[in-house]
Order: sequence, then C-alpha cells, then structure tokens
Amino acid sequence: MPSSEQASTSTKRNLIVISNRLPLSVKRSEDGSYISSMSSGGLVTSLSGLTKTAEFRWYGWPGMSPKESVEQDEIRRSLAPHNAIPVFLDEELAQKHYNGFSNQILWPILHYQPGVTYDEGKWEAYKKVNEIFADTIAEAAQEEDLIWVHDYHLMLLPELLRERMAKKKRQACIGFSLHTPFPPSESLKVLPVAKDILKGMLSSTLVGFHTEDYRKNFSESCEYLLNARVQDSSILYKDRLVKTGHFTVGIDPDKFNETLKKDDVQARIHDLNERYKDIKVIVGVDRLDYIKGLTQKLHGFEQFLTDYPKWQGKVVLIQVAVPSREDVKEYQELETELSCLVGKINGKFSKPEYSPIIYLHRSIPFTELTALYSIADMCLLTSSRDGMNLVAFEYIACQEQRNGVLALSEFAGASVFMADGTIQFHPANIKEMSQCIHQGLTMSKEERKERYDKLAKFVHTNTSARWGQSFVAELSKRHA
Ligand SMILES: O=P(O)(O)OC[C@H]1O[C@H](O[C@H]2O[C@H](CO)[C@@H](O)[C@H](O)[C@H]2O)[C@H](O)[C@@H](O)[C@@H]1O
Ligand SMILES: O=c1ccn([C@@H]2O[C@H](COP(=O)(O)OP(=O)(O)O)[C@@H](O)[C@H]2O)c(=O)[nH]1
Repeated sequence: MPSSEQASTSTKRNLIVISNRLPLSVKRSEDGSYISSMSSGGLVTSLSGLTKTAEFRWYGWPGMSPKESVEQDEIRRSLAPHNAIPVFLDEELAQKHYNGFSNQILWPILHYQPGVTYDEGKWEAYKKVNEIFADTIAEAAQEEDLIWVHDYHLMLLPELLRERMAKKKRQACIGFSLHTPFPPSESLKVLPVAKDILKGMLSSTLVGFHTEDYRKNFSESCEYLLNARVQDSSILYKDRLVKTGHFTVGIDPDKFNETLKKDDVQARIHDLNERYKDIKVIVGVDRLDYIKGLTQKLHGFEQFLTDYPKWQGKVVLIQVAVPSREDVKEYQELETELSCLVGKINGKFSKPEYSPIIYLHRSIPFTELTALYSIADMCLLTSSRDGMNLVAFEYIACQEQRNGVLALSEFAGASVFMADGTIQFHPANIKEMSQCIHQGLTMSKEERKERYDKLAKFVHTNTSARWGQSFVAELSKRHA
C-alpha cells in the first residue's frame, strides 16, 4: 500500500539528525587529550542554527577513528554535552568514502562537472559506510522517532535503514535533505550507480532540496531512470509514495547581531575601518573548492582593475579561502593555482603602500568573520554551482549599518531567492563580472538601502530555525 499522508497523531517526537560531518571535529592534541573545534561549512551552520529552537541527537563521523575503545569512549564523552554521537569508521574506509566516492565522484557530478572517473573500490567503501550508519541508527531509533538524514555522503542510508527497521518490525519516518544541487538526469546518468543512488533516496518519506529546480531534476531522474511515477510533488515507486519539496535553508541572523555588539568585535571594526578609510573593501569567503569559482573571481577582479584603472590603489579584495578536502588532488591543484594567480595579480598592480588582493588561506574565528563582513562595501561570490551559499546570507546579516552590495553568481542556489536586491552575473563572463564590480562600487546610497532592505527581510525571515521547523513539520505529518 502506498504510504499514507495522514497527519501524525503524536504531538512531540524525538528527532535524530544524521550527517557525515558532526558540528565538532575532534583532534588529538600534543598532550594526548582530545580537543574539538567547530567544523567548517554551510551544513553545520544551518543545523547549528536549529539547535536554538529544536532538540535533537546528532550522529556523524567525528573526523578521526581511534581503534582503542578507551579512546572512543573519551571522544563519546567529549561530544555528549553537545548531543552529538560519534559514528566511528576505520581510517582507510572513511578516507575512501569521504575523499574517494563522496568528494571525487559524487560531488563533481552533483555540481554538473564532466569527466569524472568512476572507481568500484570507492563505491564499495561508500556502501559500507552507509551500512555502518544504518546499523548504528537502526539500533538507536525507536518507532516514533523522526529521522533526518543529510547530504550526499549518505544517499543510500534511507534504503538501508528502512530495511533494518523493517526486520525489527519498526516503521521508519525518514527525511532526507540534499545540500548540494541535483543535476539533470543526463548529467547524473554518467554515474554507473545512479539508479542505486536514486533508489536509496526514494526510500525516504520526504526528500528536500534547496530549490525547485533541484527538486524537479530529481523527480525527472526518477521518472526517466527508474520508471517511477511522478504525481505533482510526490513520486510513486514500488508501492511507496515519496513526498518531495524545496525548503529554504538559512542562518541564525541573531547570532551575527549579538556578535557584532561585542566590545572586541566593535574594536576590531573600528581598526579595520581606520585601515581602509580611503579604500573600498570587497570581501569573499569561500571554502577552497572549485565550485566556488575562485579562479574566475580573481580573473574578474583583475579585469576590473584593467577596465577601470582609476580604481587601482582604491579598492582591495579580501579573500578568505577556507582549507577544504585537502587530501583530494583537485583541491590541492586548485590551491597551487590560486596562490600563483594571487601572486601574479598582486605583482601586476601592487605599489609599495598597496596590494589589491589580501588572500587568507585559512579558517578565521567567528568574531573576525563578522567584523570583516561588517566593514566590507561589497561581497563578491562567484560559484560555478552551489547548493545555496550561506555566506551570501551572513554578509547581509552584518550589513545593517553600511548597506553594502551583494554581487552573486547566477549559479548559486541563493540567487533564486535573492534576485531582488543582488547584482547577478555569469561567473565565467569576466567582462560582466568586471562591470558588476564597478556598478556595485559606484551605487548610490539610496539604491544600496533599497536593495539591502529587501535582502535583509529575506534573511531575517528564512532562518535556519524556520527551515528546520518547516521540514520537520512536513515530515511529522507523514507515516513511514
Ligand atoms: O564537510 P566539508 O567536506 O568540509 O564541506 C563543507 C560542507 O560543504 C557543502 O555545503 C553545502 O551546504 C550548504 C548548506 O546547505 C550550502 O549552502 C552549500 O551551497 C553547499 O555546498 C556540503 O554539502 C556539506 O555536506 C559540507 O559539510
Ligand atoms: O573560516 C571560516 C569562514 C567561514 N565559515 C563558514 O562556512 C560556511 C560556508 O557555507 P556556504 O553555504 O556558503 O558554503 P559551503 O562551504 O557549505 O559549501 C559559512 O557558514 C561560513 O560562515 C567557516 O566555517 N570557517
């Protein structure tokens, strides 16, 4: 029988959140103790924002896998106060799953990149890790629990978990949220295991995407590759009706407001404003990932300095490139390319008292990040594809005073929702990017305010809390 869409009778159900990455990554310090630090990236930002309004247990890989059970217990204890529960994976398996299949094969396909080399061994590791998560969650989950699985590292989990829960004669209400784009079937089908991935996701009760386009691509892929029947926003597959939807992810803007009020942050803002009082600041904050279009951004900025020479010496691009997936060859090569390019452009336009690009290849503290967002006249985001891009939201959350300009690639998910207010461009069109930078830097105060108000309204309405609540509300309306 198709799963029903009846409203659930229970009022409060426990929520289990599962993602490959936990909010805290654990590392061993020199004295042998375990230290944890906040993980990078938008998935953690969006789910961390949810912790203020919802209670949940969060399962995921802690970033390391000690073999000794004493050490595992120590990690378990250090994460417990954060409601985080580690899923331990053998180091080599974790590496093949995360770097190998997830980031070298799936990630580029989901971001429409051609030329991916499939590898059976990495696929086996991907399946194995999904099985380990399924075993762990099937052990922990109760009949009435709501289970919310996140992202492309765990696309097989809904199916594997449902099978295990069925063996225990338990129903499973499973939501799945994808944080990346979902490509059209023509791009997806280059993956020899595309059908397995679709079937894995289709064992969910509810599948959520960032945009309507990604949702449609998924439905069409199910129809085309699996012969599933699409009925409006639901998909009928093997006698189960699976609901799909798009849910607008966001940030916790209050966290930025509160941080901006702190004395040390205000002092930092004052110093940075002094330093750049005669210079316009463009900020960029991206993980060092080829999907963020960092090479194009540097070329676009170089083009701008060439097209509008009077700006030389009067504008600086402060680019934070957060290290990411550093064991993957493509990311290492990109890092080398970017360092060279920054050197080349700075070599071309620098004067003894001025360099056009300040390149920070590291993670920066949250207080420094908010100060930087706040003093920047413009934020430039150039993704070639991007699930959403929460940096766009964060910049706006810190711009109440200055009303800076947000220049955004038309290929970031955020561009769909922020069309009214941002300046948008094609990231591969360097000339267009150059013109957009000029437009942003010369925009009148009135126009900036008008645009900013629209964007701020969107960011303050579509918070991470609201995203979580709407997804969980939709999920809890349904049975298995
Ligand atoms: O965990 P990492 O490998 O270090 O990567 C960080 C995260 O990158 C991706 O984030 C995506 O999710 C954001 C929030 O929904 C979205 O705004 C962004 O466009 C996406 O790229 C990835 O999907 C996460 O799983 C990673 O944790
Ligand atoms: O040193 C830093 C600088 C930024 N961020 C955060 O990384 C997230 C990036 O999310 P986004 O959705 O823009 O892209 P993703 O990295 O998830 O692809 C944002 O919340 C940033 O504040 C971070 O973790 N460390």
